[in-house]
Parts: sequence; C-alpha cells; structure tokens
Amino acid sequence: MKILADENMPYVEQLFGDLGTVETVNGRELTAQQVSDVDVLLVRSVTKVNPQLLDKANKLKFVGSATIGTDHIDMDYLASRDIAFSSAPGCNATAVGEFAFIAMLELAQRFNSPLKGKVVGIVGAGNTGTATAKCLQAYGVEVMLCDPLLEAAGDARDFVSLNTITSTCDVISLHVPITKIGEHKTWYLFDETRLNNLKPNTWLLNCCRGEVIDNRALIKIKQQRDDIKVVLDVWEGEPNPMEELVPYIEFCTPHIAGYSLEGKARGTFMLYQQLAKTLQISTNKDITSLLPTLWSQQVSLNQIPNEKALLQLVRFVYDLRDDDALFRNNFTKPHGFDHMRKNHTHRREFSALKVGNIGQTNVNWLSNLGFSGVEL
Ligand SMILES: NC(=O)c1ccc[n+]([C@@H]2O[C@H](COP(=O)([O-])OP(=O)(O)OC[C@H]3O[C@@H](n4cnc5c(N)ncnc54)[C@H](O)[C@@H]3O)[C@@H](O)[C@H]2O)c1
Ligand SMILES: O=C(O)[C@H](O)[C@H](O)COP(=O)(O)O
Repeated sequence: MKILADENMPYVEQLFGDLGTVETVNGRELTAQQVSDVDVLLVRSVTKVNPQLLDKANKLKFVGSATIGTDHIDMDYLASRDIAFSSAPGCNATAVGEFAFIAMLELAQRFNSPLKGKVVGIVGAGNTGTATAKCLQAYGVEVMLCDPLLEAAGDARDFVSLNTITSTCDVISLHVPITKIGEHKTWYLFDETRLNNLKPNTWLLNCCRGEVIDNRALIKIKQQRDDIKVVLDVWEGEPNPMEELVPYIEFCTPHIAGYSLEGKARGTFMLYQQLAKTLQISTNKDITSLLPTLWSQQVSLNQIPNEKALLQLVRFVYDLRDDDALFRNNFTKPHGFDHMRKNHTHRREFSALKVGNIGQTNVNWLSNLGFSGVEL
C-alpha cells in the first residue's frame, strides 16, 4: 500500500510505517501526477483536495486531513468517488486555547493593562473556543460566548449576540470555521463596519481563518485607531499576508496557533486510528510513547503567581515573542511563510510541565489551566 503524506506531519512513519510504504511531499505543491498511484493520502490545510488533484488517483481509498478545519476538502467529490475521509476534530484545540491565552497575557504585559478584570468574548464556542474559555476561566477571567449555531442546537451554556460581544467585551477572540454562505457565514464577519464599531481599546485576536477579518479594512481602521490592539495567527491571502498590515499587528505568527507537538501528534494519530478502522485492522500503538519529555519537567512555586509571574511561567513553555520576531524577519522572503511553518519548533502544551508548590498556597487553578502535577 502506498501512503503519501504531507512532510509537516510528525510521527507519520512511526504510525503508518507498518501499514505500507510512506512517502512525504510538500503539501502546498502537490500535483495530480504525484497522487496518481497512491492508496492513502494524508494532508494538512495547505492542500486543496478536489477533482483537479484526484482525477487520476484511481487506487485512492482513504484521504485524511490532520487538521480541525476542512475548508480545503471537496467532501462531495470524495463521497461521489466513494473515498473514505477523516479529519482530526479537536486535535489541536488545547494548543489554540493556550496560544490565545498566552497572547492575551503578552498584550496585558505590553500595555500594562491586566487581563484579570477584563471581559473576553469568544466568537465560535466549539473545540478551540471552548479551550480558550477554559484557560481564561481557570485564571478567573469573565468570558462571554457567541455561537448562534450551538445556541440553536440547544447547547446549555449561556450565549450572547455578536453585537453584545463587540459592544461589551474588552477582548475578542475568533474561533469560527470559514464559511461563505448562509445566515451565519463567517467570511469577512469582521468587515469595515464591525471593525469600526469595536469599543475603545479592544484587543482582537484571530486564530481561526484569515478571511474572517477583512484585512484591508483592518489596515484602514488601524490607520485611524491606535487604541485597538490586534494579534493575528492567520491572514487573508496566506501564504502572502499583506505587507502593509504587519506593522499594525502586535503579535504576528504564521498560522501556528495549533502547532503544539501534542496537537500535531494527536492529528496524525487520529488519522492512523481512522485508517485502521477503514481497513478493519486492529491498532497497537499509543500516542504518549511517541512524545518526548519537556527539556525541564518541573518548576516549583513558592507563592501564588501574580499575572507577571504567570506570564513568566507560560513563557517557560512557549515564548510568543520569539515567533513574532521570526515572522517579522521572514514573512516577505520567498516562501518565507511556509518555511517558518515547516521549520517551526513545536511548542509543548501546559500539560508537559509539572508545577509543584512549596508553600501552602492554593494553586488548583494552575492545574485547571492545564499544568500537570500541581501538589498542594
Ligand atoms: N490557527 C490554527 O492553527 C487553527 C487550529 C485549529 C483550528 N483552526 C481554525 O479554527 C476553526 C475553529 O476550530 P474549532 O475546532 O473550534 O471548530 P469547531 O467546529 O469545534 O467550532 C467552531 C464553532 O464555530 C461556530 N460558528 C460557526 N459560524 C459562526 C458564526 N457566524 N458566529 C459564531 N459562531 C459560529 C460553530 O457553531 C462551532 O461551534 C477551524 O475551522 C479552523 O479553521 C485554526
Ligand atoms: O485547521 C486546523 O487544524 C489548523 O488550521 C491547522 O493547525 C493548520 O495547520 P496545517 O494543516 O496547515 O499544517
């Protein structure tokens, strides 16, 4: 069996090696010729899986995407060819939630304006939105959720409208899929009018898909309003963000919010399990044995961390400023955006770090935040 996989998919050889011959390729440049003789195709979000790519792939029986988003996949076409498909819902939700939380702590430090006490609006309360809310609530920050689809489906949580989010919240974090049609379409959900209506000093973070914000309108608004602070992990027109926009953004990253080692490993592992199910073979591998330990496994605290100390703790796991600096130096270089993604040093999730305390202080909230091994 020939298995063709995106080169940015860790652990693919370890997991799929026993099932067939694994070859890795550049997913953005994948051609119909390269997939013509494959049985299994494993992609990431940069590969458009459509008739143009697959028309010659007569042996293909399984397509897997190690991602949460599926906007790059023509599902109807796969169904019409009877090709099994699986994505990896939720695989990198923790990574995105922690990334958004860390970015908010960084903004708080930069503008000397504590996160604690602010109200954060989460737009899209699925896997990544919920993971973001979980971090914020663990730290004691008030959260409002906006998700008309989940609300209509009877989700028991409290929801508010998008207008309430923009008029009430100090921070807005976007977690919706990209959709171009329908009552709740998200393409340019934040257009010029909505951006203009943001209340003074709003912090806006986008970790979902670039086109949820009209990036040209964002440039225009930022030229007039320095009070709004923006963090972008995703960009309209990837892999070529608008050069004029970058100087207006506080923290810039190349679509790596979901790039924790755990998140990527989970994505590959979920596809491995789904392929085994499709082929009706039993699996004998587990994900934890694949993951290395963090370079330092434990830190000890002697008092309840204040917000500055919390930022030091999370920087110990992931320092967002490093990726931001790399971005600014590299994004205009040829293939710069993709190069940064390919060579990204996968950060670890909070759970990789054991936090012990040597006082009698209650730090349960740190374990709710995701750190492991908090001892009281
Ligand atoms: N930056 C990254 O690395 C990264 C990582 C993972 C996912 N993503 C993107 O984030 C998106 C969300 O991921 P997820 O795992 O949370 O997906 P999910 O499907 O679990 O949740 C998305 C939620 O958005 C809601 N929604 C849809 N339209 C809406 C609207 N107009 N207003 C408010 N809510 C709306 C849906 O009802 C759903 O509950 C993915 O589709 C993907 O595009 C990006
Ligand atoms: O949808 C997703 O899961 C994310 O956007 C994903 O992290 C993107 O990473 P890529 O597949 O492009 O490597």
